[in-house]
Amino acid sequence: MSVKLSETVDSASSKPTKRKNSSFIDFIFSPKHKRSKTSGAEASVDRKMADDGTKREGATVKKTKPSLEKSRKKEVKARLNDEASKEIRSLAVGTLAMMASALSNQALPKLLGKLLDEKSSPIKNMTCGVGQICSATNNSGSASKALAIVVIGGGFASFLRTTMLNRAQDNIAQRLRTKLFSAVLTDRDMEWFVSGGAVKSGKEESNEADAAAESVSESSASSPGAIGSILTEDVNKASEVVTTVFANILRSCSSCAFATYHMISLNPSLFGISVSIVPVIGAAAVVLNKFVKKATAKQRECAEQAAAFAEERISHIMTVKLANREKDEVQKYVQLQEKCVQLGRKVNSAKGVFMGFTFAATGGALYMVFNAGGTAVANGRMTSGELTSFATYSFLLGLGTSGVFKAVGESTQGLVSADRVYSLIDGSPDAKSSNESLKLSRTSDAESVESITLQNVSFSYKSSSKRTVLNNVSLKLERGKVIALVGKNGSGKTSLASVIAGLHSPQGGKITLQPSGLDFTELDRESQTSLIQVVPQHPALFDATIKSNVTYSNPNASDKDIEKALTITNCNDFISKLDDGLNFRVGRSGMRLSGGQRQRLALARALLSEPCLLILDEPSSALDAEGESAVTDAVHACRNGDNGLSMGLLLITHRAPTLQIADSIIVLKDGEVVEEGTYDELSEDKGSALCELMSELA
Ligand SMILES: Nc1ncnc2c1ncn2[C@@H]1O[C@H](COP(=O)(O)OP(=O)(O)OP(=O)(O)O)[C@@H](O)[C@H]1O
Repeated sequence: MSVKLSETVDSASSKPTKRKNSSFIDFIFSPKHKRSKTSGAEASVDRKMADDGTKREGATVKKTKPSLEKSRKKEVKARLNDEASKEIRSLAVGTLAMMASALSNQALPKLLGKLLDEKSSPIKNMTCGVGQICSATNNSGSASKALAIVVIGGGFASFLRTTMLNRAQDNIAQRLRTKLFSAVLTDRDMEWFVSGGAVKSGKEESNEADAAAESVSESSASSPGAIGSILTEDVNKASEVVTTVFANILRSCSSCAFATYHMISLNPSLFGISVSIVPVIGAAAVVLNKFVKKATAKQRECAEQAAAFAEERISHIMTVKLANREKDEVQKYVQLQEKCVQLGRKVNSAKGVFMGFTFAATGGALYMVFNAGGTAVANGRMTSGELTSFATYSFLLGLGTSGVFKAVGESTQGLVSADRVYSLIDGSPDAKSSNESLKLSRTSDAESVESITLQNVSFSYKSSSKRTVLNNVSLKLERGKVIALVGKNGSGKTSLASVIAGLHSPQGGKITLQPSGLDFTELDRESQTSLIQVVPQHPALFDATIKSNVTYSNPNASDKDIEKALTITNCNDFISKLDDGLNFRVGRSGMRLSGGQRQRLALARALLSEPCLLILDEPSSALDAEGESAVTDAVHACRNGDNGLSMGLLLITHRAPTLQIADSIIVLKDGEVVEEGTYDELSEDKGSALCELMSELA
C-alpha cells in the first residue's frame, strides 16, 4: 500500500508567520514610545512563556503575572501588525486623507479669524482713489476663497478617510473571522467541543458571579453562542485597533501638534495658561485606562456567557417548552444581562467621569484664556480675530488631547478583544497537527483495507481523566460482517464508536488497518472519514435541501450515486411525496422530517462516501418501526457492497431481532468486553451477560 505524507493543511496559517520589527501600535501603546522588537522566535518564546504560566486551554487565558501579561500583549500587538501590513495601501491612503482632513480643520480657525478681522475692519481692506472714492480690494475675498478650498478639500479627505479605513477594517475583520472559524472547525478535537472548550479563566471572576451566572455552564467557551460573540464583537474591536483607532490617534496627535504651534505663534503666554490642564487630564486618563481594561475583560466574558446561555436554550427550545421553563429561563437571562449591564455601567461611568472632568477642566482653561486674552485685546497686543483663533485652537487642542486618551482607551479594549480572538485561534496544544498525519489514497489504499482491528484500546475523557471509559477493548471489524454492540446505559458504546471513528484518540492500545498494519490514529481526518462513517442515534441535518444534506459526506457524488444511495436506504418513497423532491428544504436540524426519515437520509449520506466500516447507533424506541427497516437497509448494504466491495457494520443495539441478524455480538460492561459470540451461542447460556442484559431491558 502506498502511503504519502499529506499535503499539509497549514494549521500554522492561523498563527503569525512573521513579526515586524516596528509596529503601528507599539508607537501608540509603548509608554515611552519605545518600539517593540518582536521577532518570530521571540513571539514563540512569548507564547511558550504564556503557555507555561497560564491556563490556555481553548479560548481563555488566565493571567498570573504582570510580566506574562506584558509578553502576551506584545505578541497580540505583533500579530495585529501583521494583519495591518496586509492592508498597507488602504491604511496609507486613509491615514493620509485623515491627516489632510485634520490639516483642513487646523486651517479653519485661522481663516475664520482672518475673515472676522476682514469683516470687522473693512477700511483696512479698502483702496481709496482720487476724490476719496473707496472700493473693497480683492484682498477682502481672500479668506472666503481659501475657506471654500479648505472646506471642499476637507470634505473630500473625510470621504477618502472613511472609505479607505473602513475597507481596511472590514478586510482585517474578514480574515480574522475566517482564521478563527477555520481554527475552531479544523484544529479542535471533539473533546474540546463536548467539554466546553476550557476551564474558564479567572476563578476570581466567577466568584463574583451572581446566582444566575453560576447556574450557567462554566465551560461555555466552546459553545456556539460564545464563539459567535467572539466572531462578531471581539473581531470588530480587534480590527478597529489597527485601522480607525490607530488613525484617530494619529489625527488627534497631529491636531494637538498643529494647535500647539499656532497657539504659541499667536500668544506664548496665553498658551502656557491653556496647557496647564494637560497633566491633570493625563493623570486621570492613566488611572481610567487601567480600570477600563479590567472592566472590559469582565464585560466581554459576561457577554460571552450570556450569548452561550441564550444559544443553548434556543437550540433546546423543545426541552424548555416541555418543562414549561420559558419564564425561568428568561429570568435567568435577564439576571445575566443585568450583570453584564452593571459591568458596562462601570466602564461607562469611568468614561463619563473622565469626560465630565475633561469638560470642566477645559472650560476652566478657556475662562482663563479669555480673561487674559480680553486684557490683551483691550491693550492692543492682540486683535479680536487672533483671540478667536486662539480660543478655537485651544478647543482643538482639548479635542485632540481627549481624542488621544479616548483612542488609547479604545485600543486597550481592542487589545483585550484581540487577545480573546487569538486565544481562540491558537486553541488547544493537544489538537493533532495535520502536518503529522498520513493520507490514504481514496481509490487504492482505502479499498484495500479488509478490516479494522482494535488491540487493548483504553480511553478516558480529558475532562474526567481519572475515570476509564474503555478498558483494554479488543475487537475486529471486517468488511461484510455485522457486529452488534450491546451494553447497559453508560457502558461505553457511544464512546467506543467515537474512538473507532477517530473523533477521540485512545490513550492506550492500537487501532490498525489490515492487512497493511497502518495505525488508524495516524491518518488525517479525510482518510479516517473515507474509511469509517457513523450514523448517530439522532443524526443532524442542516437547514438545506435533501440533496445537499445527502451529499455532505461526498460533495462530488454523481446524480447516479445519489440515486443509488437513496434507493438502498429506501428514501425515494418519501422523497417522491415531497413537493420539491430532492430540493425539499428539511428545516433547522431537519425538523420538517420524521425521525426515521432523518435517520434514513443520514444513512444515505454515510453510504455515499463508500466507507470500509459503517457504525450505526440504533434509533430509540420511539422510532422503532422506521428505525428497524433503516437497520435492515444498512445490513443489506453492508453485505451486498458495490463491485464485490462489502463493508463492515457495527450496530449499537438492544433489540433481539437486530441481534439475531448480526454475525457476532459483543457485550460491553463498564467499558470492558465481557462477552463475544453469536446470538445462538450467547442466548443458549442463560447465565450469559447478554441474557442478563436482555432480561433487565425487557
Ligand atoms: N464528553 C464526556 N466527557 C466525560 N465523560 C463522558 C463524556 N461522554 C460520556 N462520558 C461518560 O462515559 C461513560 C460512557 O458513556 P457512553 O455515552 O459511551 O455510554 P453508552 O454505553 O453509549 O450509553 P447509552 O447507552 O446511554 O448511550 C459514561 O459514564 C459517561 O458519563
